[in-house]
Amino acid sequence: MTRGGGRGAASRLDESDVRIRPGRGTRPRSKRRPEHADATEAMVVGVDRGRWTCAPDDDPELRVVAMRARELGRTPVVVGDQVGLVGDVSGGEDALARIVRVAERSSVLRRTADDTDPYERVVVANASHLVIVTALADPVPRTGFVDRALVAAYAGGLEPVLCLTKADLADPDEFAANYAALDLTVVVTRADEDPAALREVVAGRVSALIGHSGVGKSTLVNQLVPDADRAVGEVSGVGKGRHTSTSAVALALPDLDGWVIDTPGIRSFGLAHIAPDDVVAAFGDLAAAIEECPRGCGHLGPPADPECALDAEVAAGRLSPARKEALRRVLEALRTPAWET
Ligand SMILES: Nc1nc2c(ncn2[C@@H]2O[C@H](COP(=O)(O)OP(=O)(O)OP(=O)(O)O)[C@@H](O)[C@H]2O)c(=O)[nH]1
Ligand SMILES: [Zn+2]
Repeated sequence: MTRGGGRGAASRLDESDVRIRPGRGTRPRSKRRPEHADATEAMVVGVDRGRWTCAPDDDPELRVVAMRARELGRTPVVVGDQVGLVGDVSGGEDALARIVRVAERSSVLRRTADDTDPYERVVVANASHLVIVTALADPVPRTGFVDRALVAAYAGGLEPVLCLTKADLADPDEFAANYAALDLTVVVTRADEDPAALREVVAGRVSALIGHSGVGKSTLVNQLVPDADRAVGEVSGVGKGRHTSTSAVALALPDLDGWVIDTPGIRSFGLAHIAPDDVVAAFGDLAAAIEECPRGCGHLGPPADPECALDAEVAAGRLSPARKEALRRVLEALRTPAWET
C-alpha cells in the first residue's frame, strides 16, 4: 500500500487488546456495508482515548478526528487501519466523524505483554515492512528481541528489516553475522549521518518501526520526518507537551510518498498468540536442517526431541549453535500456550 502527502498532526495511540481465542482465526473480517458507499476512505494515523485521528485518502494532509460507530461493535481499530468515515469529515476543531467500517487488513503486527498474556495487542495494521531497530551499544544489542520481532513480522505478513543504530559506538558486523544466513535486509545507521539506506527501505511504503526504549528510534524518525518532533532521550510519559514515545503514530514521509509508523519503545515482545510452526517459519536459515527431523519433532533437543536434526547439523559444523539456541529459546518460552494457563 502506498500512501503519501500529509504530515504532522500526530496523536497518541492506544494499542488494541483482543483476547486470544484458541482455534479461531483472529483475522478481522471486512466490515464493508453497502449503505456506506459514500463514506470517506481514510487511514488511521493515531489513537487516543477513544478518538481516532485519520488522514483521508483524497486529502492526506487533513486530519479528521473520529469515534467508532456503534455498529462496529468491538472491532479493533489501530494505526494503519483503512477506514470508512461518515459524519463531519471537515477536520474542523470540533468536528467529529464516525468510523463505520474497517477494511480487511493486508498485514497485522501483533504482540502480547509476555508469553502467557492472554490478550494480544494489535500494534499496527497494513504496514508492509517492519523495521526492527536495535542499537549496537547503549543498550547492548540482544538477539532475543530481534528473533521475536522476526517471528511476529513473518506471522503477520510484514517484511522485516533489521536496522542497527548507533554505529558510531560499535562495529555492526558481529551482531549482523547472527542473521547472515537469513534473507534479511540489514541497514546500519548513526545519528550524525543521513540514514540513506533506511530512506530507500521506507520510500513509497508503510513501515512500522519497533524497538526497545532508548535504541534511537525517535532519532531515526526525526531524521526521516524532520518536522515529526519526536522527543529524543526523554523518559516515557514525562514529555513537556511534546510527543513522547508512549504512543504510536503514523507520520507521512516528506517527498518519499509513504508513511513511517513510530511505535512505543517496548520492554519485551510477547508471542503468546504464536504457534510453534510460525516460530520455526521465522528461522528460514534452519529450514533445510529441520526437513531432516523425524515426524513430530518439536526441535527442542534432548530429552524431548533426541533426534532433532539441528543437533546433528551443529555437531557437523554446518549450522551456527547460536541460531539453534535462538530457535529453542523461543520455542521453550512458548511451550505453555496462553489459553492453558
Ligand atoms: N552515540 C549515539 N547515540 C545515539 C544515536 N542515536 C540516538 N542516540 C541517543 O540515544 C538516546 C535514545 O535515543 P532516542 O532516539 O530517544 O531513542 P528511542 O528509541 O526513541 O527511545 P524511547 O523514546 O525511549 O522509545 C538519546 O540520548 C540519543 O541521543 C546514535 O546513532 N549514536
Ligand atoms: Zn527437530
